[in-house]
Amino acid sequence: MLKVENIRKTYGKEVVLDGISFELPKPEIVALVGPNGSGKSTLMNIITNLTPPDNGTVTVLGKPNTSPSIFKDISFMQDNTVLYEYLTGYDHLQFIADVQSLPEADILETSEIIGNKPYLNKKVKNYSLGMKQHLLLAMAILNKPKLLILDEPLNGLDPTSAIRVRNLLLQIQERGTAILLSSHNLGEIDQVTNKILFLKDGMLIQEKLTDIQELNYNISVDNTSLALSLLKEKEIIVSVDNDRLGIKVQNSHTLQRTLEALYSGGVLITDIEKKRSGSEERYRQIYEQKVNLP
Ligand SMILES: Nc1ncnc2c1ncn2[C@@H]1O[C@H](COP(=O)(O)OP(=O)(O)OP(=O)(O)O)[C@@H](O)[C@H]1O
Repeated sequence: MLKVENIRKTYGKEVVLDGISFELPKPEIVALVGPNGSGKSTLMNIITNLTPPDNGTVTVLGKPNTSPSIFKDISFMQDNTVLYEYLTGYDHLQFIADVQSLPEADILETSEIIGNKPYLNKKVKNYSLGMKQHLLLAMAILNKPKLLILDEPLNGLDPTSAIRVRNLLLQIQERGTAILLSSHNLGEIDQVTNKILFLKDGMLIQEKLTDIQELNYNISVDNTSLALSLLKEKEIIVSVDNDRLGIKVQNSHTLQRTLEALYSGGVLITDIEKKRSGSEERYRQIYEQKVNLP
């Protein structure tokens, strides 16, 4: 659905992207992650043919990304600077519907899904950050694209809206759309995908975090040896680190069984700590380097 080959981009002497290659072979969600200024937006702009690369090619649905015929199959949600302050949300959607010959019914259906119908006739200058995000997302999915590129889709959304958007992305993907999204919210990323492209020094580190759905807990107890024998009896796999029990659980049922076994065996639980999610842990390994101060 998307093939990016050997993309290089420089701004003056700055090498922003240095030979980026990756593929989205099927409808799936892939996250693009990296610190501020690492080149995420630049790469998305190149994929969607808004910025020319110095080198390399992008193929969308088997055709070069410069081909006019892919126009209806690809959408790009950019940041809110692309919105016109003095137009309404409806005006923005109607413009896209007109250009792509989409029926008006699609505007209403999309707004229903996104939940921005109540303020569709307000001018964008009166929108909150979250309202602008909703409009941008509605604009991006209006044409039911096969490839959806989203730059920070969850930025500025309250928790309820973020959950709604997350579920929406999963539904869109299930219906056959490949999604490439950038986000700084690693917790949110973990909820929608375990495939992550980390951008570092202009290059990609591609990861499929297999244990992403797995939660790790550290449990502190008053009697470690008793706890270990109780859990062994129940065949619950557990490790010990600094007198704390470390357990990996695939679902809340394992955690409940663990706590029940400890409680009914008379072990006092003094602390439960949920450890970091997979992508957050990996992010720290990749980007956080020790700084030696003089
Ligand atoms: N038009 C431009 N002219 C000059 N430099 C640019 C241009 N666009 C981007 N850059 C530079 O390219 C680098 C990557 O910027 P980019 O916006 O792609 O990063 P980003 O990962 O999307 O950052 P953020 O997470 O802050 O949105 C930055 O150093 C930026 O200054």
